[in-house]
Amino acid sequence: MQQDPQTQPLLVFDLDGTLADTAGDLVSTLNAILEREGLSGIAFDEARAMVGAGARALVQRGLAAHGVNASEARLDELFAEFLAHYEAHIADATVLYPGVAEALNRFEGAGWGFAVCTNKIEYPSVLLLTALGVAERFRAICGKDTFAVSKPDGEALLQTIARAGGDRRRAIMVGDSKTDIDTARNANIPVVAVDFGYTDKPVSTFKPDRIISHFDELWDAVEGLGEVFRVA
Ligand SMILES: O=C(O)COP(=O)(O)O
Ligand SMILES: [Mg+2]
Repeated sequence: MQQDPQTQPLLVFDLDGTLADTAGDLVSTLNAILEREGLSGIAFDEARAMVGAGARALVQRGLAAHGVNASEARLDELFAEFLAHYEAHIADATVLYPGVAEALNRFEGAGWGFAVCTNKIEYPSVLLLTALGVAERFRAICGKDTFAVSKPDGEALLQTIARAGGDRRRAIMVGDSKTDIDTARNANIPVVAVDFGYTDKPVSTFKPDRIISHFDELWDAVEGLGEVFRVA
């Protein structure tokens, strides 16, 4: 039987480093932009840790690694170039993390709904999830430019939950970074962290409610969060 969306529990996922391993395409794009600026590319592991605050911040961090401080206007131009390049290479190397589809199936079967709350811009987020064949599974896909505020502001998460027709008392955030954990805390929403994403410090440092190393651990982690989230 179809559950009332107001009472349907909701999993709200971060995108980069949580649902999808996007670092390859993000870092290739960053390096293409840096090379156009006459700068050398940044090593993958160093650049990967710069992901998390959105593409504009990624460009800014990439330039800063070379000691370059671009003006806001120049940064806007480079950000536009970044998006054009990235959108043309949205899923060259990007894949869903192992177990994502199976986890969505299991939770969906137990009556859960899904949403995405990312600091990626909304358009490339939808483009990517479409390319990966899962866009339709999310009741809302909200990015850095969707609302007036973005993560780590808790309102970004609460507005995502509202847009998905969810209830803040029946929602859980799943993310890979300090930004996601701070966002969930700011919104007073429980948070499960994945430990395979993009963060310069181990996620345990930021004390999420649960940590998982594979999506097949998500069910038990959510069950462990308490009666209100009991999944079956
Ligand atoms: O693209 C980024 O920098 C961050 O994106 P995320 O919020 O999905 O991790
Ligand atoms: Mg992330």
